[in-house]
Amino acid sequence: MSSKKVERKKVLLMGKSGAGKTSMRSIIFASYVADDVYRLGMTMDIEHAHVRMLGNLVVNLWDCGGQDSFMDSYFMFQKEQIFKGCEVLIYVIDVKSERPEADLQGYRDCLAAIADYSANAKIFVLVHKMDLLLESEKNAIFEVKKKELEEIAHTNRLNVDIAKTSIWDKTLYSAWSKIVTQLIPKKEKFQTELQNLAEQSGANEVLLFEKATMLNICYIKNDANGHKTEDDEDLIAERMEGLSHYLKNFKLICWRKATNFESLEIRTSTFSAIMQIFTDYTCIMLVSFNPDIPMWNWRKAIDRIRPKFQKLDQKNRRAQQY
Ligand SMILES: Nc1nc2c(ncn2[C@@H]2O[C@H](COP(=O)(O)OP(=O)(O)OP(=O)(O)O)[C@@H](O)[C@H]2O)c(=O)[nH]1
Repeated sequence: MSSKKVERKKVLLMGKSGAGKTSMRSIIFASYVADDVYRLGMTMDIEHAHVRMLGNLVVNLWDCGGQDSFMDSYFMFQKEQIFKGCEVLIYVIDVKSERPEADLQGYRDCLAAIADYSANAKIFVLVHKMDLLLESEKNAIFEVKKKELEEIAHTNRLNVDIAKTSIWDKTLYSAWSKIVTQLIPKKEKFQTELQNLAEQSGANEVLLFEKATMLNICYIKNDANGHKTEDDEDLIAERMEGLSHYLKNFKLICWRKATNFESLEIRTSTFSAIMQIFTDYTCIMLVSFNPDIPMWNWRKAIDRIRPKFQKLDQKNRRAQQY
């Protein structure tokens, strides 16, 4: 595929040394498990990772080593090169950092640079290593941190999306799912097609996952009468976190057993679910609270809609050539 057909999006991953940037990148994009990340070394300068998603989207992830000497150099000599043309900035803060003031200063510098060079970039702040806090203090400490981070953003006239994360639980998937969804072009079209599929197939839920990361990128829910419904956002996020986490682990187990994941069908006394590789870059899942729903019908419905998704992708690619 020629490079002009591809839409490249620059994503900056920044934060002080030891905040956990490379660990999370390795878990989300390189299929590491949390137990493996201790093997990772310090990031020297900037590491570039190119991740292809949904056929025509390539995420250029710049993992910027956070040692003081590198950070100084970014702001003194490489500011334009790093911050120009950036679609998303992710700033990672270690919630138990021994140098919280230095972390905040790094954050201030990043926001000022992004305001100068990519004012429209979407900004995510991950308050990371939440597992190091006691369960009873997590929410209170997070809220204080969040307020402080928002105030700094507002002084730069920027909005930030702040989430708490840890590599030791599922929160990482939820935060990254939001980040990746932000990058997908024309996602409303996916949404419309999947809503049609839900209505035609009688599924209560239709979910689309990016295949490499198993991050959820689209979620449709219909009630028993086939009407679109909306659940509490936190509840949905919690379920998606769980699903992404378990599906990714299941995929890893398949790899270790030298077999490829193709499809999965579950029928219990209260629900039915089917999960299939959908296109080259996605997996699809249908769920019904009717345990007797005929699976063959769903398989057919998925096969019918698949070419549309491939076409959508080709349309996107053609549009980008002109
Ligand atoms: N407890 C805990 N430790 C974490 C978490 N995420 C990362 N770590 C640990 O934090 C340390 C530093 O992680 P890295 O991912 O190398 O940090 P970095 O931000 O990439 O650091 P630089 O490469 O120097 O910029 C490692 O020992 C990780 O195992 C987390 O969620 N919880």
